[in-house]
Amino acid sequence: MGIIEGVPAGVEITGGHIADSLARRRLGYGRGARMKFEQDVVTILGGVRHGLTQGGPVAIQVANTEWPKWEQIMSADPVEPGLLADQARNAPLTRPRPGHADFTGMQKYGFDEARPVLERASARETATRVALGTVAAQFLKHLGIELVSHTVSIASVTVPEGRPLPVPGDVIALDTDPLRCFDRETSDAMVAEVDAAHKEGETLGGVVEVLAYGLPPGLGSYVHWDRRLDARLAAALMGIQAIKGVEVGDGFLTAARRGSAAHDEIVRDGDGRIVRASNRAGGIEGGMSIGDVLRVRAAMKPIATVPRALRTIDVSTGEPAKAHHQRSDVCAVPAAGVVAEAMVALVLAEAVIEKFGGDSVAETARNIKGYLDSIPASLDSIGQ
Ligand SMILES: Cc1cc2nc3c(=O)[nH]c(=O)nc-3n(C[C@H](O)[C@H](O)[C@H](O)COP(=O)(O)O)c2cc1C
Ligand SMILES: C=C(O[C@@H]1CC(C(=O)O)=C[C@@H](OP(=O)(O)O)[C@H]1O)C(=O)O
Repeated sequence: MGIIEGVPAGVEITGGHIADSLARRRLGYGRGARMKFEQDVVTILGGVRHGLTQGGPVAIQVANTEWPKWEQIMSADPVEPGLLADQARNAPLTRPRPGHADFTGMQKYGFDEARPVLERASARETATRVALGTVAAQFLKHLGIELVSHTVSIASVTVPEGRPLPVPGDVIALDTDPLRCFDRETSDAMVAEVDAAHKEGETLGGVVEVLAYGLPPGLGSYVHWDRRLDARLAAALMGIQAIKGVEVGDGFLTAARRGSAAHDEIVRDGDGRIVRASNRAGGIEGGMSIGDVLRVRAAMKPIATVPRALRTIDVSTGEPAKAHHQRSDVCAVPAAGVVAEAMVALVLAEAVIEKFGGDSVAETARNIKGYLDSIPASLDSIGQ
């Protein structure tokens, strides 16, 4: 269950929109068995009437068709252990997985097995983020802001430098690619990489990129460190399970460049408009959107539940053991891209509301137009 607060009235959203987004999150070559047999069931509990937001908080429930199998084991009310219908399912998980929350979660909360930790630490929770992110993305779409996410690398297989960036019109093609990769040849190599890892009992990570088109300049802040758009995006992306690094624009590559080759020069185009000669910064300078395409990347570590199980200690005996493994994704990078897109949508929607306000989406749109119209010709980089 998730609640999104602060959405203006008049945003078009239906259960169908949310179900479509959730279906995208389940896609991707390398996802485990669980994605096939369990289904997300969406109910909008409040805040929407006849397909339009009403200005109040929007509450969305994402139920799981597998829940009946877990109802006793994860029951809020006490259940007599002897009365559990499925004893095997309730077996204590005492061989914590390196790379997951299991071991430290047990230490922190005083559990003697990892079940309560892994159920809550699981990226299953990102289904709700995607549901809420869909509302944010619909709001942004009304304002001409559209997001695209794609896979840049799986392990060491990477889209070559200089390939064209996908645009909003490419989303359907991206969603039909097995790895959500925009480069056909690289995608084929990625499939082979996942197959090889699967065969060898390995798991893989990778890098995803989120692009946002149509942003006005000035979202975020150079005044408040915690309101910087880059800081907020980084926190939101790092908050996704297994994300270990975030880059804005050319990120770490920029650190290796000289200043004259690192920034985006301000020039006039053929029509006399003020534009940037490049977009190395990824559309953010001084903690603010600059009105160019926003480009952020997130690096995901390999899945922690490795079939070729890693060494651990069985906490029930104190003896060395192999970490527990039932099933897992070989690679969840394409799904992480969809989650990253949702997180970026939530951050951008919040930044738009912060700057432009509006109780209805029409009011927000008017406020944006008023702001853009007020930018003097000498500073006009958006062709008003
Ligand atoms: C979409 C998605 C799917 C994931 N699937 C799995 C999985 O099947 N098995 C697993 O061990 N970890 C999986 N993870 C990663 C774990 O949730 C993550 O490794 C764990 O939370 C520890 O990572 P952390 O140190 O970044 O929190 C997945 C993550 C995401 C974003
Ligand atoms: C259920 C989802 O992802 C799960 C995320 C996850 C993890 O450890 O994060 C582990 C796997 O679950 P299990 O260990 O029960 O097979 C994934 O299937 C989902 O994305 O809906």
